[in-house]
Amino acid sequence: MSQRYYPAESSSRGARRPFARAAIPAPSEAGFSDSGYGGSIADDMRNFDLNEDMPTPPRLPVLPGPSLDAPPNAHPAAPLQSKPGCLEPVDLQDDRHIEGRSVIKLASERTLTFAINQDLQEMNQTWPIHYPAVQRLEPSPMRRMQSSTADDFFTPDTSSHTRERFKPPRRALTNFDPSARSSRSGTPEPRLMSPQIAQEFNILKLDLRIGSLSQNELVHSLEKESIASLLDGKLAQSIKHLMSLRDRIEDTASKVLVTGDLNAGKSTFCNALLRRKVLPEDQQPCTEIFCEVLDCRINSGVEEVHAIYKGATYDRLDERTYEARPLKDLEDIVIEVDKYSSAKIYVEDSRPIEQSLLRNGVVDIALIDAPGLNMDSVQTTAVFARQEEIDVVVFVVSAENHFTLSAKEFLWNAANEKAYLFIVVNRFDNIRDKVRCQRMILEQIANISPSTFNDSQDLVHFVSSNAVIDGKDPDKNNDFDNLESSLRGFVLDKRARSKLGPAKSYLLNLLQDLEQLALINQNVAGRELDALRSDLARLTPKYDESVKARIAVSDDCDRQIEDTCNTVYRNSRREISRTIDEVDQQQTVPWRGVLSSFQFAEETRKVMLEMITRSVVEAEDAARRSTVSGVGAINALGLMHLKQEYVERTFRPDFMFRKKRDALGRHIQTRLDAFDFFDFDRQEKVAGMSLSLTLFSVASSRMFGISSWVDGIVQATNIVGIRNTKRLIIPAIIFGIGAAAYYLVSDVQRAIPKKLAKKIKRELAEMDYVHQNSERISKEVRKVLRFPAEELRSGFQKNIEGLKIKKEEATKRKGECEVANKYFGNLLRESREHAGVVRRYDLEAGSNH
Ligand SMILES: Nc1nc2c(ncn2[C@@H]2O[C@H](COP(=O)(O)OP(=O)(O)OP(=O)(O)O)[C@@H](O)[C@H]2O)c(=O)[nH]1
Repeated sequence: MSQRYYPAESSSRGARRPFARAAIPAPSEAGFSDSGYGGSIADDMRNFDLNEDMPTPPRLPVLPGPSLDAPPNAHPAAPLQSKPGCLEPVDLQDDRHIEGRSVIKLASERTLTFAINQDLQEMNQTWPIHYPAVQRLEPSPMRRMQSSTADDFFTPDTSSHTRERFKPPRRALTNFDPSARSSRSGTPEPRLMSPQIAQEFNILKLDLRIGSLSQNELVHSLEKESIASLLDGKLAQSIKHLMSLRDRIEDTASKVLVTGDLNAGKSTFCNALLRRKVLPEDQQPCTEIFCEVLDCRINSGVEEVHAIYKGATYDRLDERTYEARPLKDLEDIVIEVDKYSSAKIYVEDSRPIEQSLLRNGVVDIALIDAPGLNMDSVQTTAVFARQEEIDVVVFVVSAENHFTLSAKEFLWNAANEKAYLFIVVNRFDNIRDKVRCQRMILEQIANISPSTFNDSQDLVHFVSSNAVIDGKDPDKNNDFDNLESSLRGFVLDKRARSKLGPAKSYLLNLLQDLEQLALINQNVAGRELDALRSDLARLTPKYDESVKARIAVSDDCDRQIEDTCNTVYRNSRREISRTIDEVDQQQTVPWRGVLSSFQFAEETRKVMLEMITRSVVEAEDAARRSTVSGVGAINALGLMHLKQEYVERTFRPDFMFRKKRDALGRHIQTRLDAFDFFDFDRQEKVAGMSLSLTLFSVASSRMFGISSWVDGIVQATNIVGIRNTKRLIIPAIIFGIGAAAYYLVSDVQRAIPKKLAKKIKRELAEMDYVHQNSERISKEVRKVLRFPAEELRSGFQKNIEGLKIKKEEATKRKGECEVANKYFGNLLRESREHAGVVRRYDLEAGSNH
């Protein structure tokens, strides 16, 4: 039984999710298209359930079978089983091939499993993988050859490259400045990564081309996330290809692509190999679709053509994908390019197995006759030739025409991609000076494909295909026999190299790319980690300080507001009280006589109220000044702690006390009445004083002798006489009343202010005027001061929240970087280890060294 390992079957699983995020079914489950011999190219990724979660072990699983580290001799060669579609199991006799196949297969499986287990795609989601910016290089023909391999899987083995080429990477920048282009092309800007390294990124090289912008410029101009997403696509492609390679290694079929210039004799050459005229030959170009010739045993022994409809994916068991037609229709089919994309031609090769190419007893061979190359088709054929199913490319060139431009372009690419490239120089019978022709063609081959030239004995053949079937000219047949034997040798004997070589190259290239990516990203993660650590070392104390400062500053603000308001209240109260107390002491209303005393009283009342109102306004002005300095103090706190983050609002003191003006005049009634004109208190005092004097004199006369007081009266009565005394009493009383009246009238000017002030004070006291106003003023001050205080608090809040977010982000990012750093460190180590194992296997020697 062949050994298969599909990650979906693994029993253990690790903490991380798989690279591919996909369940990877066995080829048969995945709906691989039937390429005749049960070929194994997956139709597309639709065949995979991309969402299905698949357990995979975090580390390399222990594969059943021999260990890669053990010598290959110790590997029991796994007997191969036929794939679906094969008639019988193929018994591979070539031990060396089996050995090599086994080793590379295991290495491939391990690398696949390794790549899957790396969760690289998942890592790419959480930590967008950094891709190096590359420098523009002017392409030389050979460089162009290399760069054309960006997308492919058959690049040469670059295992011998030294590790010194890895230098600290440069992170792909996201800003693209077109003006910088000229400077870039002039003096190379400092790069942390050498252009050579970037050139050597091949499997994971991104195909960036928009207009005239180079890859370098695009890597610079694209967002890191966009690059990561492009890379994600590359990783998915790579996984798909790895699976396809693994299946290809398992596949016992070999495909030989015959291509070349128009009318070079490709179809004739194929017919010569089959020793039978199967494919249409014509003097004018006729083959316009790919024709694959296979052993008819695969098709239940029926010889026929399956003309595959355009856009359909061939399935031999589904007749909707093709039209089954007899072999004789082939001439029509090969030109029906609008209807068919390609054709599968099932033919009987009844020759003995040592002669038959299709039935050789070793591997199932399919021969593919490609349309002639021209400028339009060269790319299509190049893509076709690049398929991993193609083991050997036979390039047919007409000895008369040599290599055309399209031929050279194709060969440059193919020579780089395929382990073996056969060049068949056909129509050699038409050449007169054969030696000269041979020399000229070999010179050209030396330029185009040095490796083919070096092996030209086996790989370059000068033949006349049209003479083979006829068998007229034995010399010409000898040439062809040599070619056939070399071809059989490569396809059958050296299959290990022709078939496993691409797998080895691909694995090494992929591992090298992974190693490079790992190195770059480990470095980037390490540097980001250092930066984040120092950010956090700066942010944490800043955050703690900010929290402390917020509490202290908030208290300072409250204290500032409280102090200002209390001072304002006290000052207002003092000033207003003083004014009220002294309101009757400043007389400014002129006295215009008793007759105008009412007017005098009215004006005096008005003046008094005005004085009190003015004192309130002055208290408000003083409060404004205090508020200005309070606002200033709070702003100073804000600027000191928050610096430019503090938004200082414009304060307009004149807007204060606008709404609640003191309306004293409206509130104080203070009506005048008759008593306001006389100060009875004072009259009573005067009367009281005279009474006291009287009583005093009476008392003192009593003390000093009542007899003298009586004596005095008697003496006066005696002098004036009793009658006269009676007569004097009435005028005296009238005089007294008059004097009293006079006194009262003359006291009006003094009495009015006094009485009014008393009355006003009483009313103001009743309405608690002083307190009400002082409180109103201080409340307004508090209201105003709260604005900057709130501004300051919210500034602090914002600052703290900003610092908190930064701190949390930095902590989160630090965690991601730590994971990435560790992850890429492991990836780097394991990529190198795996590359070492694969590299040690020598396909020529068929063993591990
Ligand atoms: N003299 C000579 N003629 C040949 C040889 N091989 C092929 N031809 C002739 O060259 C012509 C073209 O041969 P094809 O095999 O159709 O060429 P092709 O490359 O398949 O043509 P397209 O695929 O249509 O481009 C035919 O007339 C062949 O008979 C040869 O070795 N010598």
